[in-house]
Amino acid sequence: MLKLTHVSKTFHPSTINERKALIDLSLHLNNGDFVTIIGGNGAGKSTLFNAITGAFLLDSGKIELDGKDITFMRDFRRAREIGRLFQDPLKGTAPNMTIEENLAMAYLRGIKKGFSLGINKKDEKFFKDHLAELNLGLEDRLKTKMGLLSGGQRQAVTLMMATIVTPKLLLLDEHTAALDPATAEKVLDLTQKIVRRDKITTMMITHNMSQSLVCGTRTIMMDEGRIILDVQGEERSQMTVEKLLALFKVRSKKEMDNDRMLLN
Ligand SMILES: Nc1ncnc2c1ncn2[C@@H]1O[C@H](COP(=O)(O)OP(=O)(O)OP(=O)(O)O)[C@@H](O)[C@H]1O
Repeated sequence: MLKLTHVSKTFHPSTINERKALIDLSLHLNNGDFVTIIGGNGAGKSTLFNAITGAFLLDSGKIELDGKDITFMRDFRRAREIGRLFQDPLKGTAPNMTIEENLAMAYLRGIKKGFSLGINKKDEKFFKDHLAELNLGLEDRLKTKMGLLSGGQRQAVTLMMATIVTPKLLLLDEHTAALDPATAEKVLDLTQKIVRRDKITTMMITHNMSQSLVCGTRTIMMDEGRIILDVQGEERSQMTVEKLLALFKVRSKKEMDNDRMLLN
């Protein structure tokens, strides 16, 4: 489904600011995999997502999605098949547009030809039904501007936007980290429900180590641009946070330096 082969990226090469963000990284995801990603500060987790979405071109390596080589595909074309959520609920939606306009934009993303934002009664019902699933009372607020929603409501709508046309791949970049604990749990539950229902291949960066073992089907640990641990199945079900920390220490030859991860 998603295949990264020997992917490397160095920022500001041959300067004092040189930073090897991804080093010869290979990763193969099967259809329906739900991978959680953890790692130290600056390990390359977000850069990995940026490489997949095409924010920059690789120095070397290859990225394939569903059998298609997307290594040189422009980012806006990849966005038709890859959904992404960020930590910041303000990202990814248009605050001055209404909920239904935002949903319409996301829905029409899947349609390749030019489109208008004309929303008819049938669309309205479709959006209402989807919003009702969120259980946040938003189905009666289709004409409300996105900017007026709380962070949690907004993140839930963003999740809906990213999945209203089922993406081939869903990338979640600490998408619940900026929410209060109760709202974060609600958004995470919703995420898992949608991912399971639509069988979406998903990658989720989290700073919560126990969450990384409880959610999803596979856990990857990154350090300094490399994957240093990749567990699933029986091995993963036997894994604990203490074991994860110990493995980090052995494989990276240092203590975990991600404060948010340790505090959690
Ligand atoms: N556009 C860029 N230009 C220069 N350096 C960058 C750029 N993007 C990332 N980096 C650097 O690449 C390294 C990896 O960064 P990245 O954001 O991927 O880490 P991360 O694992 O997501 O970290 P964190 O958990 O702290 O957010 C860091 O040293 C970062 O400073």
